[in-house]
Amino acid sequence: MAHAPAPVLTIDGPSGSGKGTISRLVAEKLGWRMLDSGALYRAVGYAAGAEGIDLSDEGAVTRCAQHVKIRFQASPDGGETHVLVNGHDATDELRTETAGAAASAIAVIPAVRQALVDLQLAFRKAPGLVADGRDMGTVIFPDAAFKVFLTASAGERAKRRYKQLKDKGLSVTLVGLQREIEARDARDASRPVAPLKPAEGAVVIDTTGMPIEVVVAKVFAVVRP
Ligand SMILES: Nc1ncnc2c1ncn2[C@@H]1O[C@H](COP(=O)(O)OP(=O)(O)OP(=O)(O)O)[C@@H](O)[C@H]1O
Ligand SMILES: Nc1ccn([C@H]2C[C@H](O)[C@@H](COP(=O)(O)O)O2)c(=O)n1
Repeated sequence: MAHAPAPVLTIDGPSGSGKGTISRLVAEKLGWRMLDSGALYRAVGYAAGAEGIDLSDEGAVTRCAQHVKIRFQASPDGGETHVLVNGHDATDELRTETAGAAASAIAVIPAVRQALVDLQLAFRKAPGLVADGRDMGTVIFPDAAFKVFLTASAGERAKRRYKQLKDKGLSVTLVGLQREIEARDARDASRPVAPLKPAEGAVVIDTTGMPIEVVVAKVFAVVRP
């Protein structure tokens, strides 16, 4: 007898809306796996840069996406998941705004997106999957039973990112971060293929001024009302 596919909760939204944070906490509560699809695009951008590829060279970036080896490694102490790119632990490099901008730039290339599809689908396993990204509910898991779109004002998202990066000891400015976030959102939302937008039927949650635990409760309630 054929098994029903594992249930999926998709969480899409712009940069800094809290997708990663909320996905991790909700996945823990549900006991489900998690897919950070942005890390895949960041890994491709990073690998291409490391190979000296010009990010506007669509053919070369696509070949890189088709061959790059990306591995997620859970931390033994339950901390941050590490991302290995072609065997190199690139976790820290991938979290930078530069890596985010590179990911956004190569993510407009349809063949790059295609190269990452099977990798993402393979994360769908019992007992369930929480998938975070830009096109989880619209393109990768259109049949997901549960769909959420997280958002927040650009000002609030810039403040969150500023605090996050300052806590890591990085030198950033609030104005610069807000400019970068707005530029990335504009590119992600305006590309012709798999643009950032709420999936049909997604529960849209504006998290501006909303504490993390309240967002977690709202998203959890989408799956377990
Ligand atoms: N509701 C919230 N209130 C305050 N801070 C939040 C909230 N949600 C997330 N944060 C903080 O904002 C920062 C960015 O969150 P997170 O990385 O989860 O966003 P994201 O949408 O996954 O971003 P990206 O798409 O760029 O990876 C983190 O430091 C996180 O702790
Ligand atoms: N499903 C996805 C996930 C990510 N991207 C692109 C666009 C983002 O700006 C960039 C980095 O993502 P983040 O790690 O900030 O979530 O990667 C995409 O096109 N589709």
